Amino acid sequence: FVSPVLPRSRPSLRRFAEEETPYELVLLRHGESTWNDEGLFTGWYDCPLSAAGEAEAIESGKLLKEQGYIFDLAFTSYLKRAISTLWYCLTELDQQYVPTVKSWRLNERHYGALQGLDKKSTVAQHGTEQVNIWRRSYDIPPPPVDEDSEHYPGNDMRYRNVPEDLLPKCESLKLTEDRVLDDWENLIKPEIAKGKRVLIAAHGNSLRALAKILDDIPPDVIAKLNLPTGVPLVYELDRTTFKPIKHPDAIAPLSGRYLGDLEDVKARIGAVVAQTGPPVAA
Ligand SMILES: O=C(O)[C@@H](CO)OP(=O)(O)O
Repeated sequence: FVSPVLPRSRPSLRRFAEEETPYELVLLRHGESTWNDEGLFTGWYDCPLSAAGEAEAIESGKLLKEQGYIFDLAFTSYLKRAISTLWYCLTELDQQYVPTVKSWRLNERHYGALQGLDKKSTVAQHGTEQVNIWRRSYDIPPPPVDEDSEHYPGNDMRYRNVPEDLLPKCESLKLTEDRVLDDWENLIKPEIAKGKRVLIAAHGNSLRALAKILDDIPPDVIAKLNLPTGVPLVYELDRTTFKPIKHPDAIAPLSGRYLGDLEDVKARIGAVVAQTGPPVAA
């Protein structure tokens, strides 16, 4: 029997052994979901990954593996597209053992009465400007969902232990940020401060909210930020202030860098924007 030897030559292990080096945090938006593929407003609806999304999730694990990433702790939401993405990614990394915390506060932004509607038909009915306000304005929520709707989290037993006054009927990015901030301050940051290497697999808007918190992005700028599906976004954080250290390859307004081919990343960002309109260059 040969006991497993830690690959001490891996750069990420070396970096973390040195006290003065920044903390590293990896954010991962889930791969394409079936509702992303069908162009439907999703929010808290629990659709699975599409076949393309599964491939993106596996690819994210490959990219992290190539660069020697090792994680001590992972966080994800209560929604299977993020949970499965994390699983595919950790499987590819051969790190399925990594303890994982699931939190409803990392869920996608609740899209209220828009959940399940076709994005392009909604544009045809309400106009691009109104739909852009619902999609990307900072503090204007979409219309609320009725309490008798299947989309009301109070009717979903997975949230039975969450106090009902915390369950949303719709959320702006600002409301999403409030709950993500709660997890960031109380669950995630304290673990990073202990030296744990953390991976967070979550959603387009919950991760936009986290990027806003980390990079202190103003409301008018965050409105233009779209995150690609299934691409690891690596942040380096100052050990004392937790402020991100801008990477030379970062795409503004983010300080973190995407792993992988930047042209492909930009194409995926463009695809997110194009969900409610003609194709747009990122
Ligand atoms: O439908 C959704 O829940 C989100 C993420 O897929 O879409 P959007 O990019 O429109 O905020």
